[in-house]
Amino acid sequence: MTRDDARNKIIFALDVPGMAEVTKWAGLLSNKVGMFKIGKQLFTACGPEAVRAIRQAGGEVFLDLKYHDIPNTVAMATLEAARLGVQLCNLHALGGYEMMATSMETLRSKCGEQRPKVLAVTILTSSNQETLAEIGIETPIREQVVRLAKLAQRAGVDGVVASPQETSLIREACGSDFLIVTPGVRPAFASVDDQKRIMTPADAVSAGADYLVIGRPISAHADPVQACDLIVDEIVAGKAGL
Ligand SMILES: O=c1ccn([C@@H]2O[C@H](COP(=O)(O)O)[C@@H](O)[C@H]2O)c(=O)[nH]1
Repeated sequence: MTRDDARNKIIFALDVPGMAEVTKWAGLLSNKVGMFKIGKQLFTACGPEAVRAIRQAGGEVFLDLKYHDIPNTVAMATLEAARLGVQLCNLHALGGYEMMATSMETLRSKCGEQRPKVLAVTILTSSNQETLAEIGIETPIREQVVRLAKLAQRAGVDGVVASPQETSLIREACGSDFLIVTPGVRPAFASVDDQKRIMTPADAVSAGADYLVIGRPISAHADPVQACDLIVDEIVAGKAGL
């Protein structure tokens, strides 16, 4: 894999509180990552302005708002995400088939080919088997993730957000055209934080991930540009990271 291919796989989680930070990180990392992820913190603070700033700087955007509501509400929210011109957006697979299928039908009928790819969040990477037990899910986590991935695929969704630990199982179940985006990525130099189902960048790519979402391992590093370069080095070197 070339360095450009590896770089394009990195989605930087822009988990920041304001527009000053957006400008700072976009300037610093535009040539170091393939896409910027705008999630709940930044979107709640700044709204569509944050998306427009990245788009105007020539960056691609994954709008990570993880919609989970009644089918009509999620379909209309997804349509607004498409109107913002983002490349990726997402909803929770736990919202069920009707919610996902209604969103996809709405996007296809209103936007045609000019629509973002939609991802279904399976089980959050900060969850483990105990977390699921707390909410009454006793199914083994890998089985539950594959079940949700297959449901999302049947509903016409383009791919999933899942832990790299489940990537190879999802690939096997859903095929090579189904997008797999993995947070829960931790290079050896980074702390685990609140993530529970993690893998290194090289292992995540070897397992078949299309994109890696990486936030704090880059943003909390003393030299974020060097952190990106180290991650790219590791992906290019392959599974052993050597
Ligand atoms: O299952 C999920 C879904 C989304 N996320 C998001 O990814 C980033 C990860 O950031 P790190 O700093 O690399 O932990 C963050 O924005 C989450 O909201 C996830 O972690 N897990």
